[in-house]
Amino acid sequence: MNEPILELHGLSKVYPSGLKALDSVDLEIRQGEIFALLGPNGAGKTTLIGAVCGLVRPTSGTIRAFGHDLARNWRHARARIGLVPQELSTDMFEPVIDAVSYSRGLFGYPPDPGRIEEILRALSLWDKRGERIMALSGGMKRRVLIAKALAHEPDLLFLDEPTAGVDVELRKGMWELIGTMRERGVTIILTTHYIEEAEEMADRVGIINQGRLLMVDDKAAMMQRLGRTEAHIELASPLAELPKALAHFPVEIEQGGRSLCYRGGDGTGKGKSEVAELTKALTAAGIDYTGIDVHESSLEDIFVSLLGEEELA
Ligand SMILES: Nc1ncnc2c1ncn2[C@@H]1O[C@H](COP(=O)(O)OP(=O)(O)OP(=O)(O)O)[C@@H](O)[C@H]1O
Repeated sequence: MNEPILELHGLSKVYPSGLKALDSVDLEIRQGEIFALLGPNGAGKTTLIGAVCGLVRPTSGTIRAFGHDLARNWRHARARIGLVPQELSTDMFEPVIDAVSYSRGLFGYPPDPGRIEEILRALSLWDKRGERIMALSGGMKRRVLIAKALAHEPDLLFLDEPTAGVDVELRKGMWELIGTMRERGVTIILTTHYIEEAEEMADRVGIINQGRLLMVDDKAAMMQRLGRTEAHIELASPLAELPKALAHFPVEIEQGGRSLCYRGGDGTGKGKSEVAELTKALTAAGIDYTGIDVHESSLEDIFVSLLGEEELA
């Protein structure tokens, strides 16, 4: 396993208003991975990123990046960290290429027009390089933010909701670009509201709510732990009670006996094969069915159920 590039221990942030935006967060990010931080509005995602990027002062806890304690050795780490914020705040009057080149210089890197061209071409911004940023569409502005962050060749890149408000086609383009960055060895932490984005891109996923990191796991392992298969079987004629032959399946009678509902599996495909077994058992027991609908839960379902559990606790 690659060693951690970023380590957060007991990281908390209480804003002057008294609001606890981060509550004792422990997290290790491995070199070269794509980590997705998923959470609803106000969960603390931007605060977490801000703490690592030096924009938010933590109330307690430690942050180590590249093996150094950030509180003691800030400059060394900062030059290696890139940030794509949620919103464009400056440079609206500047031409695209100037803003991106300036961003490189800001971190003390010598000018490299070839590299800037490469970045702008990869983001389909080369043709727009002379335009003022204010004249670009929303999606293009977001790409300028990414170009600025890439201009100083970060080893660790934060993308705060990189594809919010971006159309589906462009979003897929960005996913590809993020994949290319990973191939170059960049470690990426992204925040997102889009479950399919985490599902598509991430190696690991962390779920955050009200400042607490509820769960961190490999994406596949998370699906395995929490994934569920649901199958609804429409019966040809109603059943008064569950036949003994079906007792060992996780099934219930629903809709006054007109359908059976299976809820089981573990996200590894076990559910589907068990549903197949169930249909065989139905046939063997002489129970006819007219339709079957099988549904695998998505990360979104997992997210909703986790937040539900949290509220109940
Ligand atoms: N400067 C600040 N002063 C006071 N409270 C703040 C400040 N910044 C953020 N908060 C509060 O801290 C909590 C976490 O906010 P944060 O922006 O980190 O959430 P988020 O997960 O990034 O949300 P979103 O998905 O909406 O961007 C919210 O309740 C927010 O209102």
